Amino acid sequence: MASSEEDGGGNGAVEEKEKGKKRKLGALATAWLIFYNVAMTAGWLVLGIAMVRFYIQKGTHRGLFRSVQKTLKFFQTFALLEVVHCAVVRTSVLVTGVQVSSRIFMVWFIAHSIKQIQNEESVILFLVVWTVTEITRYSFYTFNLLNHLPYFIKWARYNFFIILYPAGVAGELLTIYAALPYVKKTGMFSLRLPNKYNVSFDYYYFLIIVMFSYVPLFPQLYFHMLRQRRRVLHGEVIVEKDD
Ligand SMILES: CCCCCCCCCCCCC/C=C/C(=O)SCCNC(=O)CCNC(=O)[C@H](O)C(C)(C)COP(=O)(O)OP(=O)(O)OC[C@H]1O[C@@H](n2cnc3c(N)ncnc32)[C@H](O)[C@@H]1OP(=O)(O)O
Repeated sequence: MASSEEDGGGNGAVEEKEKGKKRKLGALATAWLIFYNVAMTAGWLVLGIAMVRFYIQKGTHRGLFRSVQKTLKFFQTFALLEVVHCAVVRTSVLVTGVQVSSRIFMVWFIAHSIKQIQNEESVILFLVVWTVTEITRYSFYTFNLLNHLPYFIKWARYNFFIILYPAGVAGELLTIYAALPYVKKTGMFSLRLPNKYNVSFDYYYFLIIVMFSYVPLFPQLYFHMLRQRRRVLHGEVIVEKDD
């Protein structure tokens, strides 16, 4: 995911180049992306409102995941389409793939599968962080496609992540860590020898490897976003070489 940067020759030139890129999207692709982004903004807004209402009514975070899980699972799984969108929008398939797969993994293979950890504060942490991130991100894409992007949404899209990304990762890692004892005790998703496939798999150690994989992968995602920030907010021309 290395990147190199060239001198862009001023913001005007960059803006012209960016407009040129946007015009290449066909009418059908634009219509689909507007629909998709509006639906995703609405979905995450519904999720956010449901979380706030739950907390106001119950005065506790216990049971919150359970009450919003259907909405979360639906909209987070729907985000798999973003990997397909890489074919039409100027976005990195590698970065998007890691981002989406880690979220799907957290939702289905951790939070959904290990009921005992659903009331952990760390689950609420990543839920809140994801929700704020996605409302901002999808509304950014929608207004951008409509060529009416309010500056504060652009600013929020490329500034909030500075705090939210590490906070979300902390929530995810703490949740996986909390899941480890249950995984070890139950042996879930594990395959022990001997078996007819002659293959063994230990989900407990797999989770430990996943946790360690954040160490090389997260900085790449974070620096990718910092480069995007410089490109969009400061008009720098950035050439990504990863895909
Ligand atoms: C099997 C187990 C696997 C486990 C793996 C473990 C390892 C995990 C390591 C790290 C895990 C991280 C976990 C993440 C947690 C969180 O999310 S915490 C919450 C905070 N998160 C964020 O802030 C996310 C920030 N990151 C991103 O947004 C991602 O990098 C991104 C989603 C992949 C987007 O990046 P990118 O596409 O490069 O940038 P953009 O600037 O948004 O888009 C570039 C251009 O593409 C256009 N575009 C993209 N999508 C759309 C769309 N849906 N509709 C319309 N247009 C779109 C966008 O407008 C840009 O176009 P231009 O304006 O013309 O440039």
